[in-house]
Amino acid sequence: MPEPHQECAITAPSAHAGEPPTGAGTEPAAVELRGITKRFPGVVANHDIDITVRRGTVHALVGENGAGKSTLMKILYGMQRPDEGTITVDGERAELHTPADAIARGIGMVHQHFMLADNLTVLENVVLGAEKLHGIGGRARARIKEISDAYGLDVRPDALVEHLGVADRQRIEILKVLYRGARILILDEPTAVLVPQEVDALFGNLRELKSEGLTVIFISHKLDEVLSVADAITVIRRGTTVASVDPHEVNARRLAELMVGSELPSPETRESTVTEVPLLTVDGLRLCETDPDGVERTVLDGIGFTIHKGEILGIAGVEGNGQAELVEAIMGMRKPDAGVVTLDGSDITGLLTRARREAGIGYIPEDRHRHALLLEAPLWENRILGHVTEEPNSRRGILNPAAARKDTERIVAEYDVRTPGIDVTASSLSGGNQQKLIVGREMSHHPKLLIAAHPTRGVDVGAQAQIWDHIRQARREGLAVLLISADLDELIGLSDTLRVMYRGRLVADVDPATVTPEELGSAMTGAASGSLASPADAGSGTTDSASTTDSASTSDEPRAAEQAGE
Ligand SMILES: Nc1ncnc2c1ncn2[C@@H]1O[C@H](COP(=O)(O)OP(=O)(O)OP(=O)(O)O)[C@@H](O)[C@H]1O
Repeated sequence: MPEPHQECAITAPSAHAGEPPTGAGTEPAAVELRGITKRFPGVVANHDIDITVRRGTVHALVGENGAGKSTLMKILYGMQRPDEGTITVDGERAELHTPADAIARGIGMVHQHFMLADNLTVLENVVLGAEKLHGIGGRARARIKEISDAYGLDVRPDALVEHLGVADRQRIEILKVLYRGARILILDEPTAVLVPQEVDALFGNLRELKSEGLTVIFISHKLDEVLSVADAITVIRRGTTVASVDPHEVNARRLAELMVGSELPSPETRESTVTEVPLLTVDGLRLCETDPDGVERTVLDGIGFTIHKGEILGIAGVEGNGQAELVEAIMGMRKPDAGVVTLDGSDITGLLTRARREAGIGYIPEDRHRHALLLEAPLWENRILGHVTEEPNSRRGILNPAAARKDTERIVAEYDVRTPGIDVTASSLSGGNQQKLIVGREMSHHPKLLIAAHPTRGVDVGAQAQIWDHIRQARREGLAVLLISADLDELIGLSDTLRVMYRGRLVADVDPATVTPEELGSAMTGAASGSLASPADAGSGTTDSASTTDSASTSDEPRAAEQAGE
């Protein structure tokens, strides 16, 4: 990582933020955004934004949750119209009313949530909706091969998407936009779901793209990664460009400070609060599912562990290896075929989800839109969601909206949820602010056990540190936590005990005090390292556990189950 520098090459906010350096030639910029302003009711999402993105570069956009990054990219991709400002693409004014306009101007976007049909092949997915370009047969296949080879994407046209892991799916999405002729690619938090080795491979692809003269604009909260791959960084704070930064001249801490506009607290040192009192015990959990082809597969195979009061148990794994099903089985959302779940001495295996919550489980789900929010309801109603019978939301069985509203105001302040008020809908919050609201709600009920699936996904570094502090503080008071995360720094930094899940089984114990993200990443892809121990009490799964795998696999990567990529 670059060393901190006294005199950083940071330009103040100005009409020239992000301009090419003098002498860079007269070639038009790939994208010029000038004076972009976008207002929503009660919020100015973008205010007089100026950015110049040079052709053939990787340009990162960073900023706190709600800073306005996604809004800006939606404007560039024609999904939203700016109230003011101009867009110039390759030196020509562009009016981008729809994504089709953007695609016609050579702009493509890869969204965080992949949009691939699982039951189709790669080729079918790529040509879908673009049949006119090269047909659906040999010409299309040849073109896919050509693009794949040119940028090192390693895409196999006949593979069935449901058999592919997250990183493969992402490369298909990239190929899809290249197939449609994109020369400017927008990537929204592309590394959020990747393990370190996959991130390196993606960055290799991005370097290939830029060496061929393509331009990449990407949003990320992972500042170390931004520094390692970007040629230019624009920092957005509260809707406006505050700095244009040369990545060689700053470190991650300085970048974070530019984002938040003040100095960050130092990270806390490791402390142990683990007691000997078991809080959650999972024993011999087994879950089988029949897939659409009628084939039965074992999704959870003899899972067993104990989490004590004051302990955070982290589970690492590439998405799609059974973590989501494990969480849902513990929450009572899926019925296991075998196994017992005990909470604080009581068998809760047969309880409904609501009863489990009432017994003291807080739940931060993986998919916040499906399982944690009513997007079209106001924030204060979302504060009640899942806790309708509890104080302060209701008293002696009667709903108390005034108290719920007041407590929502408290959560908004305490968790720094950036919103014009508690009456706006959850859908109008930025992704990171939605997440802060959910974490605040779940922590407010002082659970005994917190099931936290990707608790800081999409959250900026400042808010992430705050959420970690809240969790650590509650752990000190005896909270037990089951932590599932794709963020390996988070897993290593927060967990007292760390296990690796692979193809439905717990396959290794890892010491969070010594393991590196690279070692953990290897263990997650099934390449067990010598320094990793076998799990002590991971149940009695057999070696040929019926996983989702396709034995014809040539890749090291596990075949992800259907929820990979969410
Ligand atoms: N459709 C909308 N209606 C109302 N307000 C919106 C809408 N979309 C975004 N906003 C508001 O605009 C601001 C910027 O949101 P945006 O999603 O662009 O932020 P972001 O920088 O991408 O955040 P994050 O890192 O959390 O994804 C936020 O205050 C958000 O609440």
